Amino acid sequence: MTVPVIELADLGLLRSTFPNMDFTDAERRAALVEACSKDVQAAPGSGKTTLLAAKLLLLAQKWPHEDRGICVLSHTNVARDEIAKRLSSHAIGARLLGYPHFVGTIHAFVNQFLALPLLRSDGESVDVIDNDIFAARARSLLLRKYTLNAWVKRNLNQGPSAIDTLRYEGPYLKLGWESGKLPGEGTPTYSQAKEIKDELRRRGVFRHDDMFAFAEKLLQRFPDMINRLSWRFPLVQIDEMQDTSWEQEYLLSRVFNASVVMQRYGDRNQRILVSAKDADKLTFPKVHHLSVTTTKRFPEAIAATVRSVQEHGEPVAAGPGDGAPSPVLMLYETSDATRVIAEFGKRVLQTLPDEVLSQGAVKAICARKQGTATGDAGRHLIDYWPTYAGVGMAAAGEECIFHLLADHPAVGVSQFDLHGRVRDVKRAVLLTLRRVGNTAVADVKDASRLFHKLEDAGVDCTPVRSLCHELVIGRGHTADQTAWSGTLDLLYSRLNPLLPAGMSRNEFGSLPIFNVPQGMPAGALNSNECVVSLGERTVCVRIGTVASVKGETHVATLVLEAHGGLAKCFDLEKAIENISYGTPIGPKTSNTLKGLYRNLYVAMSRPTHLLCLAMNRARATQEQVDALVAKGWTVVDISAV
Ligand SMILES: Nc1ncnc2c1ncn2[C@@H]1O[C@H](COP(=O)(O)OP(=O)(O)OP(=O)(O)O)[C@@H](O)[C@H]1O
Repeated sequence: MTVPVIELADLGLLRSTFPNMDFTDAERRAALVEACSKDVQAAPGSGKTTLLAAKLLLLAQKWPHEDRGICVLSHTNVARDEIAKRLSSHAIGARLLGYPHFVGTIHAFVNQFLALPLLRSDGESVDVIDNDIFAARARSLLLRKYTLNAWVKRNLNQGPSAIDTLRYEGPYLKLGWESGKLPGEGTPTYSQAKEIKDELRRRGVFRHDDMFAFAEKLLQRFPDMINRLSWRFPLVQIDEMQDTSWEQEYLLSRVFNASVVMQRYGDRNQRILVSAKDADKLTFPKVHHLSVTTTKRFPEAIAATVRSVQEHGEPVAAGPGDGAPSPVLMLYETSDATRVIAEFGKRVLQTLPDEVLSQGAVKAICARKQGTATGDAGRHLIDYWPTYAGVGMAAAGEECIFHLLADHPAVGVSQFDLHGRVRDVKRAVLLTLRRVGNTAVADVKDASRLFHKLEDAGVDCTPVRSLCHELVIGRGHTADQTAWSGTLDLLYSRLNPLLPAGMSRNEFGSLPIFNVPQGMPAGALNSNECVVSLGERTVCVRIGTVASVKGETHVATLVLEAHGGLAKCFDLEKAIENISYGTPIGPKTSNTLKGLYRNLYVAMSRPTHLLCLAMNRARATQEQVDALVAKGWTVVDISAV
């Protein structure tokens, strides 16, 4: 027996390990006992990660091998941490968190087992693997590539994104790009783009995609890797499968041979992070997949709305919660768009008691952060919240210490990746020391080797360690000008022995690496919140994009209308027709419009209690409004309030 078989009798263990969870329905049981390669298509809020963690626990109890393990892959660190948290709460489950098992993201797997071993054995070093940093540095190099730069200027609608997304493809590391377009191979323009890519490779700056190409190269050089990895991991479980790109899927299908049992969990209706390129090749979910159709998150009033923007598969079935408030449509005049979020906060306070509010976050979300669409307000988040701040970078693509040290948006909201926080803080310290020319770290690319290198150079690391500790566990380092200045004081004092002799606090603080990124004033992260009071009560509405709340559960969610650039229309303006009259998404709907529907599907399936939509009054007809009221919706015109 290579992979243990789970019997129905084994499921009893789950009652004690997951006391508040229910796995008694036929759909979840079928997924738990499935022993062959199989896909599980599951509704939003159905508890995919919980189901996977429960299955892993059952498998761990019967796992017979000491040197062969289960490979658990997710798409995001948040999902990985969630799985790890569930497993670590049980002694048997915790065994899966170490050798011979692997629990991590697909990227981490590819890096650890394929790409980085190849790069290291070829004597190449990796400084950073980050798409944004790559893009900024590529743009900065572009300025000195005159032919290419001139071409980009002439073809602005095709150029920059191709430069930003330059990547290696396939085992021969052919130059490609994720989006946009560049002239063909052999042209001077193409050659200069290749020079940028190769220069950044020399500096150790890569995109995540590149690691897949290096992985391909390894497989080509050592084809036996496939048998070795397939022997090491006879069972592969993949979470969040809908976010896996074709490149990733293709690589995984080649890394593991037919002897491996591969089970994949996801919801194809929530595919919003994957680029459209090669989307038609994706295979999830394969025929004869299992389904989990019941959500555990929201009641029928919300489920009906979610179903009306559902593209594929069996309709989402409602979960618990009778007597939930009816969904709300908020209409606004163009001039009142900036009042919408605060009005939503008031409605939340009027509708939900404190007992409910204490159970989770209240969020206002929009599919688009910003954009160039013309037309009446309601096009993107900035229309509703002009001070909305995204993440930033210093000039010339230099990584930005401000950004690395800013509070993670999940702090105080949901679980977040402490490992990632430690990595960011160490990186901030490494970049600072590099910027001031400290020779001990001149050739350190990977911040995890920071202390090691400093100790090798005879440095007493105690103050640096305590600095990192304070930065990791502290909060609000970038909250406002005073806090940011205090953070620079702390860096200056603790790193002082490692700074050039005589460097003043002023000189230190003026280094470009400490610049506050454009469009991100100190305090920016706090500006993504709208605090609303009504009488004695207060609620904090957190503001973000739909992509940023994927996987989250909220108490109340406001879905803000947005303009879909490529679809050339407003998302709610289209969907309101389906929601009011219950008409399904038409078979002739374009792929770009389907993308807008998927974003709405993710957005509308977040709340447990209150779902609210907001749209410009000019884009909803009276008939649609009447149909919603007839269905029991509450329609409020905030401009009349
Ligand atoms: N088996 C279960 N029994 C009872 N409650 C559950 C179960 N599984 C999950 N839940 C609860 O249902 C809610 C939704 O779960 P979760 O966020 O894990 O769903 P999901 O499938 O990951 O959703 P999404 O696809 O929307 O990200 C959570 O509050 C969770 O605690």
